[in-house]
Amino acid sequence: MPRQRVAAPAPTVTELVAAYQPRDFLLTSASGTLLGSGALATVTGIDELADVLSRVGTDTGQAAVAVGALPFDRDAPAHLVVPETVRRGPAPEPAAAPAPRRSPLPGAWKAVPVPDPADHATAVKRAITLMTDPVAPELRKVVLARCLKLTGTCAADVAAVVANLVRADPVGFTFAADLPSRDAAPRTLVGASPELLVAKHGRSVVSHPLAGSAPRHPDPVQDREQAAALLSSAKERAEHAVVVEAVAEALRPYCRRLDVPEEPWTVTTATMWHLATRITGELRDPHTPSSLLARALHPTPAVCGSPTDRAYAAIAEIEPFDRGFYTGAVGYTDTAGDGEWVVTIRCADIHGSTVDLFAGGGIMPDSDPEAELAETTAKFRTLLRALGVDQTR
Ligand SMILES: C=C(O[C@H]1C=CC=C(C(=O)O)[C@@H]1O)C(=O)O
Repeated sequence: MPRQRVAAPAPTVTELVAAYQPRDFLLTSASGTLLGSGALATVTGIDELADVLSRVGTDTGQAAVAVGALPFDRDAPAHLVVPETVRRGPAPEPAAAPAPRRSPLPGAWKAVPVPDPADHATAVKRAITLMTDPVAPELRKVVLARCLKLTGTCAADVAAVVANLVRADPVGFTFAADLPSRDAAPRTLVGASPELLVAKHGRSVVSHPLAGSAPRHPDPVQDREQAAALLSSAKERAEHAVVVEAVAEALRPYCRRLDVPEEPWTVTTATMWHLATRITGELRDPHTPSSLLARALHPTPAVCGSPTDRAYAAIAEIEPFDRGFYTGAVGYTDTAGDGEWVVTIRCADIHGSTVDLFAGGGIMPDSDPEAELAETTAKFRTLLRALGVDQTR
């Protein structure tokens, strides 16, 4: 039986972040930090993963862990790894955050938005036309994204991006997941997501979907006004409700109890406000793997739309790029099925000197195309700041 090494826990998150190297897997969350290195096995599907993981032991007798990334397209291959070594540590705390490393993308770089910002506004109008079509009225919501392609003169320093993200948003889920690469250079999905797709421990299951957004304001009074306006906006609440409904529906068959709060609340990142609902439940079967729950939930209308198939088709028609692992999920699961999966938003796909940033937003029939464009611009800031890059649109 292959053996996974369980290293002694790190005393601080700073130590684990400093130990991170390209090709490793790192995830920080309020429940702790996990670093996985090396690969005992790599698979492309969740069923295959359960099979492989069941044959792995650890040198300490603890449950073995698998980590990895699921793409947006449910039919595309996932990238799931049973690491050789796993090391855990505490959750990030603001005071314990690693010191900033300022220049992950040094020298000159060029930025190409895909599509052009004006064309994103046109894409939003197209989605609204589809949603208001009297002949096919069933499409309720579509999430449309855009990509910002940065090219530098030398390879981006992924470890520095990770350290900067943890520092900027210690309460978020900072992640770095190795992806299949076209050449010898590592390819990494790096981000700081505010959205928990699913966490499962024993019988307990939690999902914390987000939808409905407003940018942060530097002035504290105006910042609070932004949050209050978000919480009282009928359009944003309707956009949020579609997601809560779908998450509850997907979890219900697995649960003997499910609590779905009636009212959303607001959560913040360093750059955005969001409407959020914390859904909690008790599983019928405590051995249900967290990866299976992630697959059952994905893609929620926070990243795709509703109904899923119609929204997926609209995205395929309108978006001029392949999302890859953006709006998928990253996370881990262990042999007991316990684990955590976060939605891969506020992230970049980094491959050598190429950095593809992604940002999207939920489009409703009453969306304003210019406001939707501005929302994606604000969402890019999480990664742009971590990269030390100044780009306004
Ligand atoms: C698709 C993204 O955000 C989703 C998550 C939170 C709020 C969202 C919104 O308000 O549109 C999106 O549904 C993204 O950041 O790229």
